[in-house]
Amino acid sequence: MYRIAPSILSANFAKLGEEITNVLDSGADIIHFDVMDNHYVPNLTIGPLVCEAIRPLTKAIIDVHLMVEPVDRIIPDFAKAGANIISFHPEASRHIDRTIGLIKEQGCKAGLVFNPATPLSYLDHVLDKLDLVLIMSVNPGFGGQAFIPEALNKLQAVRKRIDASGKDIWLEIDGGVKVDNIAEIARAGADTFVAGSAIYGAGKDSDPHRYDTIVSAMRAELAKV
Ligand SMILES: O=C(CO)[C@H](O)[C@H](O)COP(=O)(O)O
Repeated sequence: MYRIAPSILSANFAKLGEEITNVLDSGADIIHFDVMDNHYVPNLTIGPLVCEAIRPLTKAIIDVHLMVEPVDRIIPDFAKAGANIISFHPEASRHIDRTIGLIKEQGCKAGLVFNPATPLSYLDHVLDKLDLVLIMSVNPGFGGQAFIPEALNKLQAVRKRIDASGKDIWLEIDGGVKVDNIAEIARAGADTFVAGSAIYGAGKDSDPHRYDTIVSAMRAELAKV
C-alpha cells in the first residue's frame, strides 16, 4: 500500500486549514508536519500549538517529523497536540532507545530519520521497536531541494531489513519527490512519499481543486510499479 504525505512546509501558512483540507480532499493520505528549531537545522517552522490547531480538521494521520535537538522534552507536547506518528533524528537524541520508548508511552507511533550521510547502523538494535523509517533524500531544513540519488540505495537496504524483520514498518522518503521520480523511489522500496513543493507548488492558489491533478498523477505513476 502506498501513501502520499504532503509536507505542509510548502503550504500557504496564511491559509493552513484550507490547504490541509484541500490536499486531503484531493486524495492525499497523511499530513507530514515538519518541525524545525533553527538549531538542529538552519530553519524555524511550527510547533505543538499548530498541530493542536489543525487536529480537529481531519482524522487523517498527522506524521510529525522532528528536526529539533534536544528531542525528548517536546515529544509529550506533540502527543497531547494530536500527533499520530513522531519521528526523530538519531543525532538529536542521546538515548535513541529511550526516545523511541517515550514516543510509544505517549501513545504515538515512532519513527527514526536518516539524513543523507547518517549511517543505517543506527537501526541495528532498534529496528523491531520502530513503526517507521524515514530516509531523507535531501539535507533537512528546506523544501524545494533536488533529490539525492544515493537515497535509492539506502531505501533498498532498509527495505531488505524491514522485510527480514517481518514487522509492519513503514518506509518513508522525504525530499525532492516528484511525479517523474516517484515510481523509481517506490521500486527502491519506499511505501510512503513525502512531497512538499511538488504538491503545494501545483496550481493556482484560488482553485480549491488545484492539488487533484498532481496527487492523481503521483497515484498513476505508483500504479505502474
Ligand atoms: O523535511 C523536509 C525538509 O527538511 C521537507 O519535508 C522536504 O524537503 C519536502 O520538501 P520537498 O518535497 O519540497 O523537497
